[in-house]
Amino acid sequence: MEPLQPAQAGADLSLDRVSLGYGARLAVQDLSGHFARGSMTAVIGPNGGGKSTLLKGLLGLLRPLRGSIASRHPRPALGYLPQAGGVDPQFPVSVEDFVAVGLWPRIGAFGRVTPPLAERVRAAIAAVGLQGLQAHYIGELSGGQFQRMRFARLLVQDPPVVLLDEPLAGVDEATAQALLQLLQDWHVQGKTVIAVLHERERVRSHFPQTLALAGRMRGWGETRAVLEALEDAEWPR
Ligand SMILES: Nc1ncnc2c1ncn2[C@@H]1O[C@H](COP(=O)(O)OP(=O)(O)OP(=O)(O)O)[C@@H](O)[C@H]1O
Repeated sequence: MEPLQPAQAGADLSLDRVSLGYGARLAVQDLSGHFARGSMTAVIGPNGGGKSTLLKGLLGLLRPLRGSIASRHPRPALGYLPQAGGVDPQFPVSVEDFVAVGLWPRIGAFGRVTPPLAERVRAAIAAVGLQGLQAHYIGELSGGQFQRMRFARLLVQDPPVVLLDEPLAGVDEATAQALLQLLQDWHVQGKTVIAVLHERERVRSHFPQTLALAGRMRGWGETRAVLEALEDAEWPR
């Protein structure tokens, strides 16, 4: 990724006529715009619309086929919550050790977890409502608890920009509310939050900005205006 140009001051991530895809197959075409520092944006659109692909492009995991993406922060500094399913819940690791991986960008995989860092891990586990479960194996958690634990790892990492791919998919309502509150807290702290979401009401109530993507950009700006302009066919309820 390229460093941001002075003209893009105020942006954390900036796209200039970006196309992303796999081989010859384009998933995102000709996307330009920027995510302002401290903005909170929902990325919405139909299945296969290119939302996950866009996140991978922003993270530098996928190189643009055309155009360029600039980031204010080096890639390891970006926080990323991929779609759930990548982690084998039977892997014999404790909640505490799973969450402590969020320290790696700071101390490396083999760095010493000092008492203040251990306290940071404990505090993150408590902040997502999993206090008392730190010594449990991750396989003992319910689906909602598992997603809370993944958020705790991000809390420990404390990145300036957080990209989340369907963070509320499949979780119970109490967990969804708790996780939305954490997103809101990050926003209030001035972090840049970018989340792929499907639920229209949640986008409306929690995300000031929306990027609608169906292969091409269908809208990007204030949530109310973007949602009003969308055809229902592109926005499954
Ligand atoms: N690894 C891959 N190799 C080839 N094609 C892919 C790959 N990942 C995604 N695609 C294709 O790229 C297009 C966009 O997929 P993407 O997962 O980005 O969409 P999405 O909007 O996140 O969809 P969903 O809401 O279903 O998660 C789809 O046509 C998909 O089949």
